[in-house]
Amino acid sequence: MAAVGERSAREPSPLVSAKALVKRFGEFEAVRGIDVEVVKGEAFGFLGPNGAGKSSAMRMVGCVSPRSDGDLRVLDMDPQVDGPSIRARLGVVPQEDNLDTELSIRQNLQVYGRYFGLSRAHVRAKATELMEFAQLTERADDEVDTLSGGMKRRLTIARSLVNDPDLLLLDEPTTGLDPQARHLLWDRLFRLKQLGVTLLITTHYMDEAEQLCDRLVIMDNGRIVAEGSPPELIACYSSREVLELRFAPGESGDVASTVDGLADRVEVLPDRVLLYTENGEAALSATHARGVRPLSCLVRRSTLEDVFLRLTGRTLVD
Ligand SMILES: Nc1ncnc2c1ncn2[C@@H]1O[C@H](COP(=O)(O)OP(=O)(O)OP(=O)(O)O)[C@@H](O)[C@H]1O
Repeated sequence: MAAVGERSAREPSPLVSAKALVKRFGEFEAVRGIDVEVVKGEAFGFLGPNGAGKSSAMRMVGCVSPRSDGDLRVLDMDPQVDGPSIRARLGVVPQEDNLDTELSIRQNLQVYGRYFGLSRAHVRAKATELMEFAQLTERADDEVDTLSGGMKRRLTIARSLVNDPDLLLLDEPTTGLDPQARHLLWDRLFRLKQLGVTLLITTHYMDEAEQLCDRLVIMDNGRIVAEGSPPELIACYSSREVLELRFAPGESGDVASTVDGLADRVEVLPDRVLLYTENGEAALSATHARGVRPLSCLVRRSTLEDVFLRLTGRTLVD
């Protein structure tokens, strides 16, 4: 992929640098003063529930929505001044696929490439390379209308790479896909990481963030509530293991006092009690000894979902 412009020898400038960045819609603040730095070669994530402000932040980085306040630099340029120059070096995968549905896969890639002013010969070769990457070669001449949701997403990603972008923006890349299609897509995004492409991803799936992101910010109500790598965040805000006890809806509250003292922290949800502990099996034996009889129980490792619950008191995906 194309190299990023010159950097100082000691510290390369970040590809994205936001300071106290704000997005307002009328009186409403969708993004409330966030600080973010994305450096070359990393996969950086915005993780948060619907409405957290992830897409609004992403759209400012993508130079399609002006900032309301604060500072923003993208590829060392100002989106308000250099929008077209920045956009020429970005790849964008929007939340909704916006492919030309009546064109074939190959034609979609070639037409898009021509928008960037690339030569016919270059675009033809690039389309072949990208179809190979997206595992779509066998369907090259099929119309987009005939493709599955997963194939359309892979084509949208392939299309976003046509200009060898310095930074790839992916807004909710796997929303609406079945598990198999998601895994295939993740596999392709891993490949891009290996190739050194810098990724900026928004997602409300904690497993996606955990799988793909080297570093991420957790967003809630327009603010960043935590920042770090997935293991760092889990180590900082959760325990090694979680004992999850399931109950009929509304019956978990009665258990809270019974399990008191058996874990470092206890969270009570309507249908579940979560015990945060270094040793889930020991906690499980202890709850049995106290006569707790859940519908089912599970000892698992902590995830970013637990981090989010700790920080906001809510679950990420309801
Ligand atoms: N053009 C707009 N005008 C008014 N309010 C908006 C506009 N765009 C977004 N919002 C509001 O800003 C808040 C943040 O929306 P945003 O789309 O950035 O969230 P998100 O975290 O990306 O969630 P989602 O996954 O649902 O897109 C929401 O409350 C949304 O209703």
